[in-house]
Amino acid sequence: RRCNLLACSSKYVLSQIHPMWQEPLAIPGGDRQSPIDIAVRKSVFDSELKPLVYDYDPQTCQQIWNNGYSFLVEYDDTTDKSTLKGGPLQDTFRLCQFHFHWGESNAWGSEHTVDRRLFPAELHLVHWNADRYSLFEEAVMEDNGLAVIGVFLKVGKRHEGLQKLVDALPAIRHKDSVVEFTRFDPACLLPANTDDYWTYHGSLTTPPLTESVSWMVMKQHIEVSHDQLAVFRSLLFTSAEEDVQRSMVNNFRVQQSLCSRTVRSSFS
Ligand SMILES: NS(=O)(=O)/N=C1/NCCS1
Ligand SMILES: [Zn+2]
Repeated sequence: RRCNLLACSSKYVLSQIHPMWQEPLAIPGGDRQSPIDIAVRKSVFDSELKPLVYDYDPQTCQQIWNNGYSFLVEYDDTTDKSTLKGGPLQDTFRLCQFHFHWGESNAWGSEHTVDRRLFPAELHLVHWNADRYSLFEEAVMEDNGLAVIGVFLKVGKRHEGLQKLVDALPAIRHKDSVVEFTRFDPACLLPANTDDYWTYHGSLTTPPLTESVSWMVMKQHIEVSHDQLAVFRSLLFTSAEEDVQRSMVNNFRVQQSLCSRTVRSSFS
């Protein structure tokens, strides 16, 4: 464990490399865990894969909160107003939330990698299968229950659409803090090209780690500024009451074995 004591106001803020939670040694029978490295030359082009069809209503955006792992922007998923279909999906999936994973430096932070290439951060847009299930909590337990879009972030020009979200982060610095957050269109965080992606069957990368996810990882990344990413790192894993505050950084899971899985690509 490397602990750098960073003096920060009256409390010490610890920046330390540590697993975000005590990982179970292995998920019983876990042969489709996430995240993974995407070995491009081993992926298989599938001409049957269709373009993703997303239709998000910004009016369904409700709140932004710090859950102690990341910060989540949550959407009203009681109707089919914000949906994802197409791609490898057979059903219509409802957007319930999006969140990010990032590092303490720009050298790492993403959960997935492409030919072992790390990105400074990764966005996850989480959807559940509303054709087959009534609630996210139900779908999360089923092997065709969830669909998560992964988008890599690179440091470059400022992302204008992200700034509204960045400006809300100081209000949710501590774990379990929540503020109202409305009229945010998550489509603004998708890359221009959403037709090119890799897809595979995997799991959630934070508890409950269930093997219920159809992953679609975008080939094209988005760009955010160094300063915008620095605000992500100003968040804390810890609640306001705790004596020792820990910076919310390195909130990514260690990579998992591909086992017998094949990653398919929607592009050749
Ligand atoms: N990072 S992730 O999206 O795979 N994990 C999750 N756990 C609970 C809802 S989303
Ligand atoms: Zn995630």
